[in-house]
Amino acid sequence: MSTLVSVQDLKVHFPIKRGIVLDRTVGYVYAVDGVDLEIRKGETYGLVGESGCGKSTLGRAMLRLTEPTGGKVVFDGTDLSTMKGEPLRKMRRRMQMVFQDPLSSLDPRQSVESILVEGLRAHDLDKDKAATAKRLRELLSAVGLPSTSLRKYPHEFSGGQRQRIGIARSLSVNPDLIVADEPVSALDVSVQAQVVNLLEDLQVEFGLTYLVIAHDLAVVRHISDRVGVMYLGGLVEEATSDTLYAQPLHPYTRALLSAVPVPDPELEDRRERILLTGDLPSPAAPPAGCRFHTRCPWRQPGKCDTERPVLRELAPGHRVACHWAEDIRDGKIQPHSVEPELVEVTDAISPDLSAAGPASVTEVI
Ligand SMILES: Nc1ncnc2c1ncn2[C@@H]1O[C@H](COP(=O)(O)OP(=O)(O)OP(=O)(O)O)[C@@H](O)[C@H]1O
Repeated sequence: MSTLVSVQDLKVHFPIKRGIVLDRTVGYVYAVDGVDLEIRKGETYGLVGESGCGKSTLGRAMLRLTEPTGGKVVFDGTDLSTMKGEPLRKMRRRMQMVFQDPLSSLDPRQSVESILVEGLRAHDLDKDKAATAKRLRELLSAVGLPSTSLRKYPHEFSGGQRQRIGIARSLSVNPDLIVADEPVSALDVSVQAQVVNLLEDLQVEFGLTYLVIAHDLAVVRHISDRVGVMYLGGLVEEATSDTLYAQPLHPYTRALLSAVPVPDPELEDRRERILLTGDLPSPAAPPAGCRFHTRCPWRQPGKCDTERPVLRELAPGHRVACHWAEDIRDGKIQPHSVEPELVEVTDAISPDLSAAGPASVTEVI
C-alpha cells in the first residue's frame, strides 16, 4: 500500500501569553512535539491516548487547520507545510474532518440541503443544479438517510442521524482522507456500532483513508488496521491493531490496555492490572527524558529521566519509544511501584493551565 500522508517531526507549540494586551509569551503548551507517522492509502489509522495528549491537535495540524510550529506534512507527495492560498484550498477538498459532536458542528439554522450545498459550493462543485440535486440524493442514500431529510433541520434528527449528516457533508466533496475526531463518543452506545459500520462501508465504497481519533480503545481496535498511541505530545507506540492489543510493549500502552475488561471470565481473572500513579503532567512543562518516566512502573535508573527515547522498530511494523522495550518484552525487568514525582510549575505559567489538563489517573484506568 502506498503512503497517502506522511507526517515528519511535526510540532505544534501553543504560546502562553501574558500582559494586558497579551504581548508577552511566558511559555508554550507542547501539544504535539515531534511526531513521525505515515498513513497508507485505504487504511484506517487509529490514534489513542488520554484527554489532552495532543490527538486532536495532531489531526488538525495534518489538515493545516492548525498551523504547525515545525516539521512537515506530505499529502500524496505534496508538502502542505509551504502551501498557501488557492493551491492549499484546492488540496483541502481532498482532506475532510468529521467531528465529535454533530450538534455543535452543524449550523442549527441551516437545512440539511444548505449544509450539504455549502460544502459543495466551497469547492465550486455546485454549478450545475440538476447534478447538485442528484449528488445530494446520492449522499443521503450513501449515509442511510431518506431524501426527505433535505428540507429538515439538525434538531429534527437523533444524534446518530446527525452524525450521518456530518459524514455526508464531509463526503460531499469526494475526499481521499477523512480525519474522524471521536466520531462516536457523543453517541449512545446502541448507535455507536451503526455509525462505525457505516464508516467501514463508506471506506470500501469510496476508497477512503481514515485517521480515527478516539480515547475508547474498543472503538479503535474494531475499526483500525494500525494504531498509534500518544502520550504528552508524542507517539509512544505504533503497530497493527492485532499486534498492539496482543503484545503491547510500551509501559503506557500496557497500562491503557490493562484497564480494559475482557469478556472471558477466566482471562479476566488473569488480566494484568497496572495502576498508574500520579497525574498526567502538564504539556506546558513536560518531564525531561522520557515523558512517561514520572508514572512508569518499569522505570530504571539512568537514562529514563535524561534521554528522550526515539520511536524505533522492534519488529516489522511495530515501533516503540522506550529504552527498555526489549527487556520488558523478554520479561527481564518487572513493574514496580512508583513514587509520584512533584512536578514544579512556575507561577508565571500556572494560571492558564486549567485548559491543558491535568487529567486524573481515573481517566486511564
Ligand atoms: N488553540 C489552543 N491554544 C492553546 N492550547 C491548546 C489549543 N488547542 C489545544 N490546546 C492544548 O493542547 C493540548 C492538547 O490538546 P488536544 O485537544 O489536541 O488533546 P486531545 O488528546 O485531543 O484531548 P481531547 O480528547 O480532550 O480533545 C491540551 O493541553 C490543550 O489544552
